[in-house]
Amino acid sequence: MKTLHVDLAERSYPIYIGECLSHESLILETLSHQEIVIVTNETVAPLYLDVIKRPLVNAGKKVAQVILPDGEKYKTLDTVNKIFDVLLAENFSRHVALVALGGGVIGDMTGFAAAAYQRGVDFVQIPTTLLSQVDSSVGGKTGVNHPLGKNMIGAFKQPLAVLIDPSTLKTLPEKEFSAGFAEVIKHGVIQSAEYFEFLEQNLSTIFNLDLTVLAEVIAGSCEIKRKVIEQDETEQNIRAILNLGHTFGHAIETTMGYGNWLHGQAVAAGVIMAADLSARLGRIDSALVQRIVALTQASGLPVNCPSEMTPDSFLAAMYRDKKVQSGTLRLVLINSLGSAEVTDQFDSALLGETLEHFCQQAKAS
Ligand SMILES: NC(=O)c1ccc[n+]([C@@H]2O[C@H](COP(=O)([O-])OP(=O)(O)OC[C@H]3O[C@@H](n4cnc5c(N)ncnc54)[C@H](O)[C@@H]3O)[C@@H](O)[C@H]2O)c1
Ligand SMILES: O=C(O)C(=O)C[C@@H](O)[C@H](O)[C@H](O)COP(=O)(O)O
Ligand SMILES: [Zn+2]
Repeated sequence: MKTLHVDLAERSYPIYIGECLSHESLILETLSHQEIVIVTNETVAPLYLDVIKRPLVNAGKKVAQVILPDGEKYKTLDTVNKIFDVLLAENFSRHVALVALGGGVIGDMTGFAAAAYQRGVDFVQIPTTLLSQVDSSVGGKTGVNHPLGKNMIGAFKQPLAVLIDPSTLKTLPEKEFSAGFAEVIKHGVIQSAEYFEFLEQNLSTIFNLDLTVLAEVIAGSCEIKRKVIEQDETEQNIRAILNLGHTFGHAIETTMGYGNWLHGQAVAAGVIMAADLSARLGRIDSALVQRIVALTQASGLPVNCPSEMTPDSFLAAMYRDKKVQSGTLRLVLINSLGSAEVTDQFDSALLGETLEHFCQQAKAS
């Protein structure tokens, strides 16, 4: 078992990476609460609910479960309300701990419910997708989508602990594994050339689900994210680099309708668009863009936007991005492999060229 520590003063917490699901004493130590509500969905429940619930019930705790519908289109206030319905109907107090068992959609909604129920209760993340293990379970961003924008309603709420069991990835569909890998590539691009090279060199072992190398990838990404959020928990500045590709990606997800493009797929295309713009601005050379494209393609991810997108549909959604300040668009751009920054210092005509290029290319292909 590998343990990382996220140091955020009184909101600090451990990230355990290893055989967490079969580690009953770890589950019981982490969830020392007398009242527990496990939130999951209809796909994950038959796979992993019992293994978490059984030791808690056997220990004599009051345990309830909320099984939500599966999908990004259900990441809404209405769905979060279903968690509140159970908490209230079954009289759970402010000493309850919520457990997010599932991917990023479950984690984001459960964390938001934990931030709001009786003005804040504990929650523990047990992420079961690659994306949630390398990214969404760490850092405390929680929330839901609005028809006009991704994650527009939410709160910062750090978990009490994150329990990552890489063996859960054995049941994950390959398309979802690839989607999670988009955030892994992003971590290399923004913070570590060495990590990016490790991914290039070990790609087939990673996609063969070798558990040792998967644990290394998960630890590598969590470590990169940990270092960023310890400097800037609520995204006042540096944390925005974790948003590389997301201004484009969220525009794709919102415009296409939530769930039609997976978050990770949209981020993959968005990172390539951000790289293209960075090259047009002279920040990086085209060889680096090609290197990122090659790793993204080899990971089964899109390197183009959907053919339905237009420069205008991109811009309409991009101007609603959370990084916009006083009507000014701010984007994460790449300076070199392993270095990125958020800035409003770019020629908007070159952004227009990037958008035109990708929209035309998508229509032609
Ligand atoms: N809070 C953050 O910092 C953060 C970071 C990145 C992404 N996100 C959010 O995370 C969401 C995407 O998360 P995701 O990619 O995990 O998608 P997801 O939660 O929809 O899960 C993907 C699919 O895999 C299924 N699944 C989960 N675990 C499984 C398993 N072990 N075996 C088989 N099937 C399994 C799910 O039921 C779902 O159908 C988006 O809403 C995105 O905005 C949040
Ligand atoms: O943790 C962060 O900070 C991130 O930006 C990670 C992203 O991968 C994630 O998709 C996040 O939810 C996006 O945040 P948002 O503030 O743009 O909604
Ligand atoms: Zn993301």
